[in-house]
Amino acid sequence: MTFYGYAMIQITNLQKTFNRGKANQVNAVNGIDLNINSGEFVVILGSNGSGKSTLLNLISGSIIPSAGTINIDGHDVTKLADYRRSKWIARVFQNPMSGTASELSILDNFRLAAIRTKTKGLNIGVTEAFRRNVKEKIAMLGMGLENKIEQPIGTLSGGQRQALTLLMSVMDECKILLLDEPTAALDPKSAEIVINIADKLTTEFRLTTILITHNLKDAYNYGTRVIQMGQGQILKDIDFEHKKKLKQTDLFEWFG
Ligand SMILES: Nc1ncnc2c1ncn2[C@@H]1O[C@H](COP(=O)(O)OP(=O)(O)OP(=O)(O)O)[C@@H](O)[C@H]1O
Repeated sequence: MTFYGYAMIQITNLQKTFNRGKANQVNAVNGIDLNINSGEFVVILGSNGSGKSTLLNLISGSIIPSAGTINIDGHDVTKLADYRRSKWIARVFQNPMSGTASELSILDNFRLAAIRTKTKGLNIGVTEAFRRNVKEKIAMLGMGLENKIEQPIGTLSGGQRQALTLLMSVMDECKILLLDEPTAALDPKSAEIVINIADKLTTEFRLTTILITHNLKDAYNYGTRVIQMGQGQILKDIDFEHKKKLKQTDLFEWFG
């Protein structure tokens, strides 16, 4: 495992059991040790029910572990409520419609996102500087959307909307980007664009990114590290040097 003494995310013996003591008890995350450095783009693969989303939920704080510890940027966040660790974490889900308000313009959606994440006051987002900053960031996507910032976001395609959601989520100096199947609802071309943007944002802002996907091609083409989960545990953890030597068929064989 790649670990240089300090990691953005340090996870030790993490466990999450649902319905403990009942007939339907599930050890969804079952003793995970994992260190992820700044700038790493980790792709997590694993069959249905292998604990991938539960792991992301534990990192984001939307659920609290049964045992083990989670450190983010040197802080023990194991029992910290999600809203108290949200300054470090941006999260994007599968549904491109979640996280944005359809009837509001692109610009107003960015304003809302800024208000949600900043504590400085409600005047944020009304300045010309804010508008310019949003336009510049949107231009980075290379989709021409910087000329449509007054357009209701609901009029955009799922792919365009998901690209903007990604961008919005990292506008406010977050350090960790959690992506739970962000392209599952998109056509292949839009999916490719969105994943490419996630990759660019990770490099540009030196984020620590974790992507859950069922798409083996994406796992092969993107990411600096690939992890396979099974039954709540890490079955394989391949670092960049070894990942470069993998063939796409190797990933298929993991699920053979
Ligand atoms: N809130 C919950 N209550 C009870 N069981 C849960 C809960 N959340 C998840 N589980 C169970 O924990 C196990 C792991 O689920 P999880 O959603 O983490 O898997 P996953 O790898 O993300 O699956 P998928 O690829 O299907 O999204 C599953 O057996 C699931 O049914």
